[in-house]
Amino acid sequence: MAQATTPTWRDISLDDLRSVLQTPGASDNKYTRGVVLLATGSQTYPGAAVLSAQAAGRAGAGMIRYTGPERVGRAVLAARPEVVRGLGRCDSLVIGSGIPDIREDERQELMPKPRRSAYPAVVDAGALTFVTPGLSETVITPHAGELAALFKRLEISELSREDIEADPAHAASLAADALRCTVLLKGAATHVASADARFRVVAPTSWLSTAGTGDVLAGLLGSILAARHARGEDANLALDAAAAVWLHGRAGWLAAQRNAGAQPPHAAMCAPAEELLAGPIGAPILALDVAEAIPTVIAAVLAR
Ligand SMILES: NC(=O)C1=CN([C@@H]2O[C@H](COP(=O)(O)OP(=O)(O)OC[C@H]3O[C@@H](n4cnc5c(N)ncnc54)[C@H](O)[C@@H]3O)[C@@H](O)[C@H]2O)[C@@H](O)CC1
Ligand SMILES: Nc1ncnc2c1ncn2[C@@H]1O[C@H](COP(=O)(O)OP(=O)(O)O)[C@@H](O)[C@H]1O
Repeated sequence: MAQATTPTWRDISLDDLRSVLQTPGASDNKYTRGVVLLATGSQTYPGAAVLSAQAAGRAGAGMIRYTGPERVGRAVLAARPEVVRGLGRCDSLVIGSGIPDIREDERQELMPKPRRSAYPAVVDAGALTFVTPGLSETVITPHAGELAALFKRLEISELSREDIEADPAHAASLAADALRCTVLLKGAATHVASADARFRVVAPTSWLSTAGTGDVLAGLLGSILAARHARGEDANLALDAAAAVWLHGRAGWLAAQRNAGAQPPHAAMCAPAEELLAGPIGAPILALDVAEAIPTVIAAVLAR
């Protein structure tokens, strides 16, 4: 029997990104563009729901649904009146961002199951405490601290947060193999690993290391997954996850440049990360600045 080969790490290309991001056409409507269901935010962290909704919307979702506590739902609607409250037809689920203990919000029944799900899911933050091996159509999005806790709970490995930060490629591969789902391990270089793909995406700015940018990434990824699902295409979770990380990094870079008073041209946004890291430093950003910069980065990728 042929031995399965381990995929090699690679960066995502502009051609990859253009295959992920599709321009809407005359026959599109809000449903064909993809509906994202957000089960994010809690009484403790209502802001995470707002951030994930802003990002999902700015990344081009046809519609965003929100399910969660009344007070959080009101905050989401105040920021994004386009959002629809309650459950309904959807093409992706984002769950866990801003929910330290998901039981607090009794939304664990939404968690993907170890069977073929009807739509893909982004499992973040508090929802990681419910992850078990074999979740279908799932991208988990831990940082090193959360992955260490997950390894310990499931007795996969004794790697500490520091061990994971020292060798994130190994940790992401180990997690993807043991959990049989797509793993997006966040950091200055984010590693995406699945059964048949490996992507390493370097952030072009470290101003991204600020509270809430992970919630923005979760919403952005939910939008990309929903679009592919709504188009009726087979899932390509690792590619979509790597595309979301790339767009998120560039949106952070663009926001940092804007906050420094610069208006970089489209072409600059597509330069290699190493070039951007060596260029103008930029200025501090907030998570919402990252969400607001997403459309311009998408325009830069799609520019003819
Ligand atoms: N505005 C909001 O509502 C925000 C809500 N947030 C939510 O706050 C909750 C707790 O988030 P945290 O993960 O910060 O939890 P903690 O601050 O409790 O951190 C948990 C552990 O992970 C470590 N850690 C935190 N961030 C790390 C990183 N990027 N890389 C490696 N290790 C890291 C910490 O040192 C700690 O040991 C989550 O549900 C999250 O979604 C945050 O996203 C911040 C913004
Ligand atoms: N030093 C860094 N340089 C570049 N990007 C970073 C750095 N630290 C964190 N990030 C990125 O910022 C985001 C932080 O997400 P996360 O840790 O979930 O924070 P939060 O829970 O506050 O949203 C991730 O996308 C991560 O890749």
